[in-house]
Amino acid sequence: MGIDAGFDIVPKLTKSPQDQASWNIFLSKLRDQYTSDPTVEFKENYMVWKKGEHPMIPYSGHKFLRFSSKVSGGSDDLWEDVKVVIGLAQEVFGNKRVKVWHEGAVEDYFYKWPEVLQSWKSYDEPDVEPEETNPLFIIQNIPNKGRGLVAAVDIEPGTQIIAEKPLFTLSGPSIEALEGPISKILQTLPYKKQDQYRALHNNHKSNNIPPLAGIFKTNALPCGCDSHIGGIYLTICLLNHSCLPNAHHSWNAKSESETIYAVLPIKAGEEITISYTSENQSKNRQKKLKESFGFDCKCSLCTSPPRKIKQSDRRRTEIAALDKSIASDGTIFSDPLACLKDCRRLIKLLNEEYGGCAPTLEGRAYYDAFQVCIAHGDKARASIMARRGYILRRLCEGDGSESTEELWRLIEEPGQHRLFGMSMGWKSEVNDIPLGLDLDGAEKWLWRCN
Ligand SMILES: C[S@@+](CC[C@H](N)C(=O)[O-])C[C@H]1O[C@@H](n2cnc3c(N)ncnc32)[C@H](O)[C@@H]1O
Repeated sequence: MGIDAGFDIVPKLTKSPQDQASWNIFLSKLRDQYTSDPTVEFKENYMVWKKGEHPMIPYSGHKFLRFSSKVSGGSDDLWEDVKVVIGLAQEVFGNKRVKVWHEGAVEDYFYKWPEVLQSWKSYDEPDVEPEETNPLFIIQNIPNKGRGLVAAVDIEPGTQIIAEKPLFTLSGPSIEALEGPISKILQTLPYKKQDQYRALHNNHKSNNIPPLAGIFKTNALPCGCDSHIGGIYLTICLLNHSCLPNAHHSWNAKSESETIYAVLPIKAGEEITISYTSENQSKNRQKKLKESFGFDCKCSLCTSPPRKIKQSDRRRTEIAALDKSIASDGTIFSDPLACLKDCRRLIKLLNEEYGGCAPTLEGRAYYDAFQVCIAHGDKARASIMARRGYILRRLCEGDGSESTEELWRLIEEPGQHRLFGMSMGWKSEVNDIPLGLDLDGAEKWLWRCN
């Protein structure tokens, strides 16, 4: 006999980068606390207290439901340990999510015992995703670039080349501070994955950055545009850079994976590339790539004749200026026709510069044009602009991304946008589209060029 006590985490942790990152911080605090405690053993997949009822903490947070033990009836000292673990869990997950319970008190546990016992059983099973081979590419050495991905077949624009879950995700106050947490995370992974992580490129060997953190800095991709959490991918991190990339990478929050889509036709045997930087001037780009990734870019743009590089720089300067100015200074209301003209010019420049491979920038220009139209009540043109933006987004992110879903909604119901009705000077309904226009006439109507 005796009294059980412990805590449940509610809701259950998922495999999301946020939950994984928090769980890794919790594990790291536990390691700091118990590394030199002989009563706590670090097994392959979980840590276990060798007293009381041998409570365990798994290295995979999504398996966890409960930490508990008998805390009276012979094992009183374990209550102290349970309290320490509860305190650390509360520091990371907060008091609300960490449901503390004690059979001697009113507060009861949350999960039913059969599901808890099932979860404890699963701690022993290693958390390994099955290895997959992808028929679209092979990994091979690329002259002067290290490893890279090369198309194994012809790939059409809009094809999803890979969707990969992170090996782990992490964030921290500084890159140096990540060395310890990464080392602890690696200890929780199978040896093969640890080796694969250590074999990723480290561009910071000669700096003062410790080795594991250097690898992280060289390879981590943000889990979302504005996210401070970086994710490591054993395949996607092998993609090399081009200033004229043929593929696009983005984080898909729903599937919690990083996706790569082809944005240009890629021939079998051709290298698949993404862009590492948004710098537009060739000199700044080169400088950024050298400083952050330690290489002199030798992509098709950087190795073209100076005249072509100058022309590209001029175009990219104008693209950046238009992208920044459109709809940012009130002209959307004071001079909407000028705004539409700028959007059209921006789209033309993007097509010239990238040959149809800048879907995110072009999609943004169509979204700006959408906003100009809907701010003046013109649902017909707004719907078409949203449709064009949607097609571009879908090309580089697929159907399931947040932005494609949002654009899809706006095609059907442009009036749902927050800017709708600020003015009704261009009022129209979605179906108010003139019939019988040729292509040129339809474009002129769309951009109000008459
Ligand atoms: C994220 S890793 C890409 C995979 C890497 N090639 C490897 O073997 O692990 C980034 C590193 O790849 C190399 N790299 C990527 N793009 C390159 C390019 N366009 N030219 C030369 N080296 C490149 C650089 O060494 C860079 O620091």
